[in-house]
Amino acid sequence: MIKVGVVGGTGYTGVELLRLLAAHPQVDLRAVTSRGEAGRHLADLFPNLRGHVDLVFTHPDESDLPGCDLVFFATPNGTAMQLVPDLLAAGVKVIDLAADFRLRDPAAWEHWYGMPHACPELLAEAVYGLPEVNREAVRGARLVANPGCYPTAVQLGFLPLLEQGLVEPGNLIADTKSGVSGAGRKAAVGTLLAEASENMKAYGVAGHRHQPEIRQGLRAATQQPVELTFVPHLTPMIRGIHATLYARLTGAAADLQSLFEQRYADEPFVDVMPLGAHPETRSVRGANHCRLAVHHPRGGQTVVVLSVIDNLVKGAAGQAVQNMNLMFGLDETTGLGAAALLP
Ligand SMILES: NC(=O)C1=CN([C@@H]2O[C@H](COP(=O)(O)OP(=O)(O)OC[C@H]3O[C@@H](n4cnc5c(N)ncnc54)[C@H](OP(=O)(O)O)[C@@H]3O)[C@@H](O)[C@H]2O)C=CC1
Ligand SMILES: CC(=O)N[C@@H](CCC(=O)OP(=O)(O)O)C(=O)O
Repeated sequence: MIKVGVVGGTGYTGVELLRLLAAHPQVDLRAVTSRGEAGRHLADLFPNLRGHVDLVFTHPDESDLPGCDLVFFATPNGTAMQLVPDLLAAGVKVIDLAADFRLRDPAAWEHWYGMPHACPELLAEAVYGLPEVNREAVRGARLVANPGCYPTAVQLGFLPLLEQGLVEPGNLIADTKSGVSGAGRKAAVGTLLAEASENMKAYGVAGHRHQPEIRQGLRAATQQPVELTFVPHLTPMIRGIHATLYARLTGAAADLQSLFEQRYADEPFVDVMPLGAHPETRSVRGANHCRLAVHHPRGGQTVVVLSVIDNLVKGAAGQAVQNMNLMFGLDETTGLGAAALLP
């Protein structure tokens, strides 16, 4: 059994992680932290966990995190980097659901996240946990940077085209929509029911922190400079990301459907939909799947890829469990077999 701790167990990704870990046959959940709820029983706060998790929230300073084999951080950006060096020194493996270890360049981190990095020496070692790209490196990692939600949906959609050099890397567009849980559980005016329901808006058009993360991943795939216009939108749903991706073909169109099917043929969590499909966010709700469809409208120069994930699952907690399975030599799909919730 893997002794597991979770820092930040009261946030949306933390609670989703607890739901998945509670059902995982190889996990012994030892510690779940919250500063605000320390001393309260998990099931009192989250009745969905009644009968599944028999633990009390503890303060991070008083939790036996060094006694765990693996600690997940489901905390705001800039939290994990303060604690990770000591945990690694104690022999604990770490998966960070936040962005602390995603960008390889500490100057880029400081620019986009507005604070100096606390342990830049660990950035080169951290493995970017997108298993569809870095599976072997994740297996051997002691520190995994779990990708962001938008970056997961966008990279999985663009990768087959860029890896084969079929589209112009300098001319990519990602038009993305997120459910409100993507903004976290903290109180904020923009996520009030009266603000977010019956409404839709773009945000971060001038520059969103997921843009450099996506560019970093796509540049590694194509070995060429990447130009990406990335526009996120807030939509009136709770969970889900829908990414509509546009790319310009460099030459005559190949068989794009076969390309996508072959690229992801052995991937347990990437589903290439039949030709002409329009994947829906509800088809991945609660599941660790990314569903993709590739379109080539009217045989023109533009390829359109549709990519959907659940931001809290393949975009966060599910992908983190997938990475844990790899790091501990388990079948990658262990504990992640559930189909999506409909409707
Ligand atoms: N929501 C999403 O769809 C996704 C989120 N992420 C990332 O995952 C991380 C968590 O997101 P989310 O669950 O939405 O966040 P929330 O704001 O919902 O939850 C944050 C959690 O962290 C704890 N926390 C806050 N500050 C600290 C601190 N200084 N030290 C220890 N614990 C702290 C909070 O509990 P308490 O304050 O009581 O300690 C709470 O449990 C973020 O970095 C986010 O960017 C990644 C992918 C998708
Ligand atoms: C709807 C919404 O607000 N979404 C968040 C993205 C959540 C996420 O994955 O962000 P991290 O990189 O911090 O992990 C945002 O745009 O800031």
